[in-house]
Amino acid sequence: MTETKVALVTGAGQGIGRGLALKLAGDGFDIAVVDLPFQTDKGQSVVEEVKALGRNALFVSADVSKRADIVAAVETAAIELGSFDVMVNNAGIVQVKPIEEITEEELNKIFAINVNSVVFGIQAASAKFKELGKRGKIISAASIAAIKGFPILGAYSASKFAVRGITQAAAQELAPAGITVNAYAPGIVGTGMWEVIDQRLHEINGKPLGQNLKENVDSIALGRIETPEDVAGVVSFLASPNSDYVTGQVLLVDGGMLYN
Ligand SMILES: NC(=O)C1=CN([C@@H]2O[C@H](COP(=O)(O)OP(=O)(O)OC[C@H]3O[C@@H](n4cnc5c(N)ncnc54)[C@H](O)[C@@H]3O)[C@@H](O)[C@H]2O)C=CC1
Ligand SMILES: CC(=O)C(C)=O
Repeated sequence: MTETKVALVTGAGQGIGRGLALKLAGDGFDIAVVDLPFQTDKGQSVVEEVKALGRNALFVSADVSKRADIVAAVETAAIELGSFDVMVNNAGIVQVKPIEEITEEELNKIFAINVNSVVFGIQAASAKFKELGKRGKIISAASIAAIKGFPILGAYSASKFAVRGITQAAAQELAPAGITVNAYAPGIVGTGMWEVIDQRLHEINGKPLGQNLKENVDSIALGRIETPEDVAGVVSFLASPNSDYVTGQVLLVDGGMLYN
């Protein structure tokens, strides 16, 4: 009998998170699809897609900016799916605003969703791994904006730099328990998030809708927009035994935009 392996993916109702859920299901993981309550229908569709791949799945509604929600989601995944092996802190939001206009409320919101959630996710997952005696893997969403600050994405860039810092620190703290902590740094991915960015940039700089997206895509060495599947290839590696000797890293998967 093969051992059950369970991965939890936050923000898995759409976009990159959905792509990660399907890829990890293809890799043999049962999947906890986590997203906000208003995404329940989309989340249930992802659950059905995972089941069509022959894996078990369930939707768990949670707001990742709330610690109790994340702890409860991890608990539900472990109990209902029978194990807990990989935590993917993928959920995030973007804000597209000049730095001089960002409000205190907006700053608190983006840090609560993009940063606090990653700390809570690391806390909840490491506690569960230790309880189950697992050498688990924690994987979080960074961005090219975690490596270089982007204008008009100042608060977003700051939040993703924070994810990089937390990843490096947590990797060192959790290494003695055999838990690895890494992050993926996508570039320009064709999801709902870039629809928001393109719309807001259009409102700010007056370029026609689609133009800001096109200019960014034109700067990608590999010459095309990134897909959730492109990101999923890297996350699949980080979730697999092939990455057992990799920790504290932020892996760029951007088609050639930034170079380290
Ligand atoms: N789209 C892009 O070009 C890039 C995206 N990323 C990062 O990848 C991650 C996923 O992004 P996309 O799929 O593109 O975005 P998206 O906007 O298409 O999907 C984000 C998902 O997160 C969920 N979510 C938002 N707030 C939440 C909360 N408080 N609790 C639970 N779920 C919540 C949304 O409901 C949605 O399903 C984000 O962390 C983003 O910052 C990083 C680099 C590039
Ligand atoms: C959404 C995002 O991370 C960028 C840099 O476009």
